[in-house]
Amino acid sequence: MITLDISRHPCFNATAKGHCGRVHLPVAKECNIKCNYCNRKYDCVNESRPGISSAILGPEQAVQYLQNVLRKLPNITVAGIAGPGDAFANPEKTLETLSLVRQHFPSMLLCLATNGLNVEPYVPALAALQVSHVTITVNAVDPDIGAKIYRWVRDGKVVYRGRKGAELLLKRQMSAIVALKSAGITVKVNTVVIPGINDQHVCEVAARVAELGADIQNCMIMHPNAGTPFEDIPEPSHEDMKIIRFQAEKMIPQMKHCARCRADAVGLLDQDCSEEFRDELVSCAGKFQSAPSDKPYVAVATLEGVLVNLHLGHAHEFHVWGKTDSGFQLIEKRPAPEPGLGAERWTRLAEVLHDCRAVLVENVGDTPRAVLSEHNIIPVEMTGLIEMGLEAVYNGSNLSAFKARRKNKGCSRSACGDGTGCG
Ligand SMILES: C[S@@+](CC[C@H](N)C(=O)[O-])C[C@H]1O[C@@H](n2cnc3c(N)ncnc32)[C@H](O)[C@@H]1O
Ligand code: SF4
Ligand code: SF4
Repeated sequence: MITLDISRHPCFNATAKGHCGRVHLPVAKECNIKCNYCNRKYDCVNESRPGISSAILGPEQAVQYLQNVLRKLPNITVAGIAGPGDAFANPEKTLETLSLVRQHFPSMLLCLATNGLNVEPYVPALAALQVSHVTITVNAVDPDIGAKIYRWVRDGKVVYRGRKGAELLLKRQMSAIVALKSAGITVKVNTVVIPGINDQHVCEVAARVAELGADIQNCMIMHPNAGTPFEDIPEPSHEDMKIIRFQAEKMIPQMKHCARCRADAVGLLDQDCSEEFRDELVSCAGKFQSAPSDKPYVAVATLEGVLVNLHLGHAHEFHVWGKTDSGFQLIEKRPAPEPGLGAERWTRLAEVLHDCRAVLVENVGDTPRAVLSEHNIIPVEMTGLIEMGLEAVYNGSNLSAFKARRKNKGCSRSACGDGTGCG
């Protein structure tokens, strides 16, 4: 175990922010709670706000990405996981990523951000991996205020709403801070300031988390996200934030240089390079991890059997291809589930394609993408020859070139809305 220099964290040490950079590894896709200000659905390449990422990485892909980033930016001192969902909605993936990064980059500082609902059971594992910095988002220490911020809180298979959900979250957050501090981990508390909801309550949060030993608080300006219950609440003014931070500082030191980073942010805090690394990120995400042996095939949405040229929801059947010693071979054609079943249609499609590792499509909506990915069937958006797509999937080559169409959609939301109604 080597001794880490924890002063090289630009978020926790303002004097390091000019020369120490951070990279976010977007491996945490899902979330176990729903905050009324959060929208992780749409990635606009020109937008910088928390909760968005141009791609999701698996643990091995994250290491490869980090390797490539470090080659160009050797001043990166921190690898963090900041979503786009929550690191402990899928703790196995988070821990595997942290563990691989620790193995490959022993002196790298490890950092993560979480809502705190499910982190406590993993504190010993985090300490063993020398995770030095953890951020917990605490927006309220009064469950009645919390109930206005959290639409639901899911603990295992049980979903809590209203005050009950807020109470559970608060209880877990408070005990997580204590556990993290007992394990010697530096704890930052993010508090998203929401005018009319918790802006008069921030000092109470500051006092309570300071009492529990948290090291620093980051009062964040809420970004009003379109499509969320808080979309019409304006951002707090800089003057209001100054007053809030001045008051809260009497209880706990304040971080004042937060950049409200994307979940795939890279570089120095005030010189973000995520745009420059977007292709790298998408390319790493497109490289398949060791393909599971129970998924030997690749499905294709095609009109005539030569080109990938159908939207997922428009395909009445899927051509299922395999790789044999003599090259790629069409195995069979399988009918697609009928439209009109809502999200259930995509679960049925995942059953139809259960032995496929990927599906080549011209376009895919967000909901089917999420459902198929959950079943380890990767939707690959592309146009062109089926053979090219098969080559890329089976040989693990770069899929990012095929994704140009999706990327070029820019800020416009999918023509299929949230994706549920496609086809
Ligand atoms: C995207 S989250 C990921 C980590 C984790 N799920 C959490 O909430 O702490 C990272 C940070 O962004 C904050 N955040 C998300 N949406 C925001 C918004 N619309 N405005 C300001 N902060 C936001 C979260 O509260 C959290 O502190
Ligand atoms: S921005 Fe947040 S998650 Fe990323 S390195 Fe800084 S404190 Fe860690
Ligand atoms: S916990 Fe984090 S990722 Fe989940 S909804 Fe809230 S802000 Fe979004």
